[in-house]
Amino acid sequence: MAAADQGNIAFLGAGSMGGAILSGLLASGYPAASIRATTSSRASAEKLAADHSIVAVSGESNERANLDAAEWADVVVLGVKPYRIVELVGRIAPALASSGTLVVSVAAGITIDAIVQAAPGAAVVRAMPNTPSLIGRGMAGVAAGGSASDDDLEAARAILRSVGDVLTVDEAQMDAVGAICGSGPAYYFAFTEALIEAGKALGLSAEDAGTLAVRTAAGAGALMVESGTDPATLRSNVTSPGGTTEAALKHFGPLAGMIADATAAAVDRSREMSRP
Ligand SMILES: NC(=O)C1=CN([C@@H]2O[C@H](COP(=O)(O)OP(=O)(O)OC[C@H]3O[C@@H](n4cnc5c(N)ncnc54)[C@H](O)[C@@H]3O)[C@@H](O)[C@H]2O)C=CC1
Ligand SMILES: O=C(O)[C@@H]1CCC=N1
Repeated sequence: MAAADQGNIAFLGAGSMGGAILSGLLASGYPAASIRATTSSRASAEKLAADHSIVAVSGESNERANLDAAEWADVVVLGVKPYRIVELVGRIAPALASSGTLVVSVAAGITIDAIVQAAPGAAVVRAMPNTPSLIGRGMAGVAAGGSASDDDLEAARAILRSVGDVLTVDEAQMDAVGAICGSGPAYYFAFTEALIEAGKALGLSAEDAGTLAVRTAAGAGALMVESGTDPATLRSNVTSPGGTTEAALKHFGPLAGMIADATAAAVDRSREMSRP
């Protein structure tokens, strides 16, 4: 579903994450003429422009590219790496001051305060999306800063809703949201990689192991979403007493602790990144 018209949207940085939202937004029917992007190199900008029929400019070969895009935009999505955010926002600050332009940052660990310090008065929504946004199956958390209005929050939600689902949270919860949904796809991919390796070790061809593991992940994910049944019940439905699944799951003993440690490490890293 295309986001209701949010005006001109500029993606400053359109790599894995910014590019996924940009592509998902276009696929949902958002007009290409209302989307622009900047990337680091001229080659990546040219590729983006050719792939999507949008205006895309290199932010590194053209000093003014990010500022020009921000001046053109009603909504600026910050899609550069976290360590680049404050410098970038400082550069585009003249386009943000009292212009009503909404800033949506997807950067891990960068607080709304840090962005507002670099561009005083800017309306900022912090978001933590994930890469399945590329195919309209994203999941994102959003939090609004003091200078963002309810309409600003709704505009950011509408953009992200057109590429998936959205949950509004307090900013204090954004590190946890990142640990679950921002990084989350990587956990499922890592699990699937391990399942493929296990299938190969059991004598399946790499191709067959890949098909079986990937399609099983897709089916299990869709079943969790579409059945509305909780994961514990779905697991139990597969696990016949004394059967093969039970024999396998006995080896999952440390899984919950491992995931708790992993997500705590993601939160710690996010907090570390928020310290100037
Ligand atoms: N990759 C993911 O799954 C997720 C990433 N994020 C956040 O998204 C942000 C971007 O991460 P990725 O997409 O993974 O990185 P990436 O390296 O794929 O993308 C970064 C983009 O910034 C561009 N860029 C670099 N310097 C620039 C400049 N001076 N002007 C304009 N563009 C410039 C690059 O060309 C590239 O398009 C980070 O802040 C990260 O925390 C958030 C959620 C999930
Ligand atoms: O790994 C990262 O820092 C980014 C944020 C969440 C997913 N990727």
